[in-house]
Amino acid sequence: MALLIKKFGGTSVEDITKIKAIAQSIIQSKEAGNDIVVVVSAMGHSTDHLNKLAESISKNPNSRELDMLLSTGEQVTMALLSMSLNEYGIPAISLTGSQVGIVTESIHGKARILDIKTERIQNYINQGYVVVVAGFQGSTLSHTGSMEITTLGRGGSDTSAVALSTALGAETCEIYTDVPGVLTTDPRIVPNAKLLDIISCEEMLELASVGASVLHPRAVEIARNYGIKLYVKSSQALSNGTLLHSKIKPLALKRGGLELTKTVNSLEVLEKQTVFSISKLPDRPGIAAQIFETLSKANINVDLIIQATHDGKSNDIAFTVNDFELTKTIDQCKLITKQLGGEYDFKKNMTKLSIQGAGIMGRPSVSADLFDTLFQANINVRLIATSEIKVSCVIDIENISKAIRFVSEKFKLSDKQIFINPVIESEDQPEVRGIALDKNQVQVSIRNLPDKPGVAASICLALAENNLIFDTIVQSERLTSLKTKDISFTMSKQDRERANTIFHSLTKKLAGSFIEDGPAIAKVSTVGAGMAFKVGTAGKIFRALANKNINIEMIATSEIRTSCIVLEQDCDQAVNAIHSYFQLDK
Ligand SMILES: Nc1ncnc2c1ncn2[C@@H]1O[C@H](COP(=O)(O)OP(=O)(O)O)[C@@H](O)[C@H]1O
Ligand SMILES: N[C@@H](CC(=O)OP(=O)(O)O)C(=O)O
Repeated sequence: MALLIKKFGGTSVEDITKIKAIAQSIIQSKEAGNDIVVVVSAMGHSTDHLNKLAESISKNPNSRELDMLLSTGEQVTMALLSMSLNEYGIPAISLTGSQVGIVTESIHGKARILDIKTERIQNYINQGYVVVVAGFQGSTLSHTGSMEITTLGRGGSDTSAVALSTALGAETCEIYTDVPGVLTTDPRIVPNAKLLDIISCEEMLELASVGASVLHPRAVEIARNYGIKLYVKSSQALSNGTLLHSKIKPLALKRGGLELTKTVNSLEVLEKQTVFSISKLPDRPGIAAQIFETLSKANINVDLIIQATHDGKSNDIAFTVNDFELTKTIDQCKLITKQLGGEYDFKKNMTKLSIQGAGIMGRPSVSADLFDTLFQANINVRLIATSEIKVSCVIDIENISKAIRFVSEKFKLSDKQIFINPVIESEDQPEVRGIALDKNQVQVSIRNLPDKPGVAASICLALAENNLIFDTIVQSERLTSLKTKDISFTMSKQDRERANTIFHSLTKKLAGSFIEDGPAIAKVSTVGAGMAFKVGTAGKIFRALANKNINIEMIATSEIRTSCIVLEQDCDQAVNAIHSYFQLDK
């Protein structure tokens, strides 16, 4: 007999017929001798509907009241499913997040789970009940000591389910949804997207954090941290679905810290890097493809790639290679600038420093803290590239001991968590596992910034202090004649609306700088664990886009992900182009 945690998403409980069908499937599982806890989401799009009701009253509704409202959606489903099970003769009881004892941070709208009290739920399980829990919600004690309802953030029922699995000591958690499992991309964009039997938590975390809504990234993070076997399956058809796996050693569950494990898990240093920058490149489709294909043909393995647009619509591309590739890369850069125009420059003896950890996700203060720490150490940051779970920057090699000392102290990292020139085992993993699309982003540039330590830090700190989440920060290499630099980043559409006052005071402080909003864009992210080991993956991605005449506005990479910012009008075609170029449908 096993304890099974099953989560049914809004699409699987959108009407009574579906709720009854789910009740039947739960009965089969129960009759096979399993103990069952079910986590449910609100019916269909009812959370959107509740949000609209709130909006019709206030543009900026009180966050406590909004949580009171949104949490009702899940309560409707849990009661109906429990009634249905009882009607079929199976004892069932529904519980809200607070009745279960899901304790969260004291934040409305995106609270993290601190603890789950299991006594009540365990009691019901022992008595043979199917326990139906409202996902997406928990409770907290306010500063006056009274109980308040909180919600976990959109899509948060997955997180409720995996957190419950952890607290109850269940081995597996099953997420039931309207697709057969995790697919190579969103089937609404690419109808012949293919089911993945397995995917690593690391890859899924990257995909989920950049738009693959099939799983909540925080659910993946919890499954990885505590070694929960997480399945994504269809609620309509019998199938094995997708299994998420991870090689990391599971953590022990600490009271009060279920979701809040350390923000930064490791510091990685890659020495002997050369930063190449090719500036003043024409801003048209095919440029990035041509550059990285040329480098790939010369068998040069490129690590970080960064592209940002500039005034007058010219592009700069910067990338890092190992110092031993220097001569070879100079030859290729000569060739590239001869063919494409532009100017190249390089700086050897640089070091890439990265902090990594799923706890970085959704916490803009972490990158701000990194840049601020380097600023306190008087270290200038040359290149910056961020993803949701990693922040990398390139600094002069002479600063590295100081940087390691300051950064490890700041994030309380032990020697075991510091990796200098790690040897990555070459694994036989596909270079592209999946593609995600995020349409909820805008692109913002701050131009004409003074090139001195602390500028990136002050921008990130100002945004973080106001809880504005930014990602894909790209600091270009180009120095203008005025010795200024640009920083570009993407942020959610909602956060952009809230950011005006902060931008205004920032540009006032950084004399001469100004904000430039980009055109309507979307972020297309290609993810694959094999990408880190194969030469030329980025070139192929850029070629796939160039073949369809799609221009790339910005590029930012991490080891296993390449994100391209493209015009919103091109985004579906971009996903299709990359999907078929890498034959993901085969
Ligand atoms: N890589 C992917 N694999 C599967 N589905 C995806 C992927 N990326 C995006 N999706 C979308 O996620 C949807 C499921 O998530 P969601 O609508 O939140 O379901 P639920 O209501 O079950 O939580 C699918 O219908 C699909 O359109
Ligand atoms: N109902 C909430 C929580 C949730 O997780 O929903 P779903 O499982 O349908 O993505 C939302 O819509 O955000």
